Amino acid sequence: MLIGVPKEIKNHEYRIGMTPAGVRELVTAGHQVIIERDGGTAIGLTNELYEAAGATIIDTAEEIFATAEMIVKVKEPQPNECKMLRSGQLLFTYLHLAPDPQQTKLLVESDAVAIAYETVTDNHAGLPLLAPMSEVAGRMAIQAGAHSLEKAQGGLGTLLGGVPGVAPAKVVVIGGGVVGINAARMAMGLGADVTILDRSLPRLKQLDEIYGPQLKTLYSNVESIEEEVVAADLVVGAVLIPGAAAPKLVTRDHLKKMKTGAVIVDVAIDQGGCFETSHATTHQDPIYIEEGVVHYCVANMPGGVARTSTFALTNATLPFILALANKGYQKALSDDPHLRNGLNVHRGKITYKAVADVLGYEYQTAEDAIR
Ligand SMILES: NC(=O)C1=CN([C@@H]2O[C@H](COP(=O)(O)OP(=O)(O)OC[C@H]3O[C@@H](n4cnc5c(N)ncnc54)[C@H](O)[C@@H]3O)[C@@H](O)[C@H]2O)C=CC1
Ligand SMILES: CC(=O)C(=O)O
Ligand SMILES: [Mg+2]
Repeated sequence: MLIGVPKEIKNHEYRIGMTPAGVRELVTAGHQVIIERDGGTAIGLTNELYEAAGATIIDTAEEIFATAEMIVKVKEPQPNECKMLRSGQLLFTYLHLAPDPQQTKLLVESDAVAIAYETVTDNHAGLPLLAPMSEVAGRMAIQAGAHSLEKAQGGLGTLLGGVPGVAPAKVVVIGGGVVGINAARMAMGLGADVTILDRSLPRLKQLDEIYGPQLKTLYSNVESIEEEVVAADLVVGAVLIPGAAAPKLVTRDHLKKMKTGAVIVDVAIDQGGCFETSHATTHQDPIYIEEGVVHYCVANMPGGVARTSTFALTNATLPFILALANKGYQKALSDDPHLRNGLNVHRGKITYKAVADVLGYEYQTAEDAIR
């Protein structure tokens, strides 16, 4: 198969969909890989390294989209990338369609086959292609939150860990999945007072068993969220209903009751965000203030540590890329129900129910689509 990897074009996005090691695996398996010139240069993955691994360097994204059978990316295709997709072409990347009607429409119109990293599943009720970036974003959420708490950013002027004689900051994490636990771990490591909320009792039990009394766990409901958020210095939004738009758990009214200078980091922003007042921001301009509360809502946080993130992401994606290349998408999806759960758009039809429901499209099952 001819596999094409364009350079990412989202704001300050320096990740790339494949490393030279990935190229080598695919070439060894008999495939051809084309990489856009300087696609990985910003993180030290030079054109020379890709060529040495067996890739061909191509000057423009246009040439890659015009020839490759499968496009492998990191971020959701931007409008001009959607327009370059061809009928029947395979796209494997993050999509986050539920909060993005424009991208969804363009993908439907493209007649391409789009598999989303974030809805591929595994045997342990996990999301193996989201998890590595959730680990990164969860850990970064505390760095970003700590920085935003500084006065120069509009924050309270509070040090997360406090100092002897001064209490630490109160960190509240809503959602105890992969983002949530990584955020909690970092915040506990810095000495903050950390509470995590989830609506899964088994998950809360597991977190309690792992972290003991240093981590407070709370069942998530309207009341506990309100009480915790109002008292918090830093709130991290980390909930997910796979494939669906994030529930708006924290309202503008809650914000009015929060401390002026408190900070929210809405990691769930890529699924639309779990704070009513969130809107997506960029690494270039990551924060804004509403109701006196500093909002950090970068939708591609891992792009900020693009080198770590590229290796973490591609470790997870490569086995699936190999399966798609070796078998073709129809057989690969038919053999592997977990990869099939990644199919969001197939030749003009929406094949992920939560996306079809929220955006008002007719739904076709992935099984029917590939039959
Ligand atoms: N902004 C960014 O750059 C990035 C964003 N993300 C996003 O972060 C979000 C979280 O991802 P993961 O941690 O991997 O998901 P996950 O599935 O591991 O965890 C989500 C957790 O939310 C909980 N939850 C659902 N509804 C809840 C409610 N009403 N109250 C409390 N908890 C609730 C679930 O029980 C689950 O434990 C996703 O939207 C993901 O796309 C992930 C990576 C990067
Ligand atoms: C998961 C995601 O949206 C990201 O890594 O940018
Ligand atoms: Mg994102």
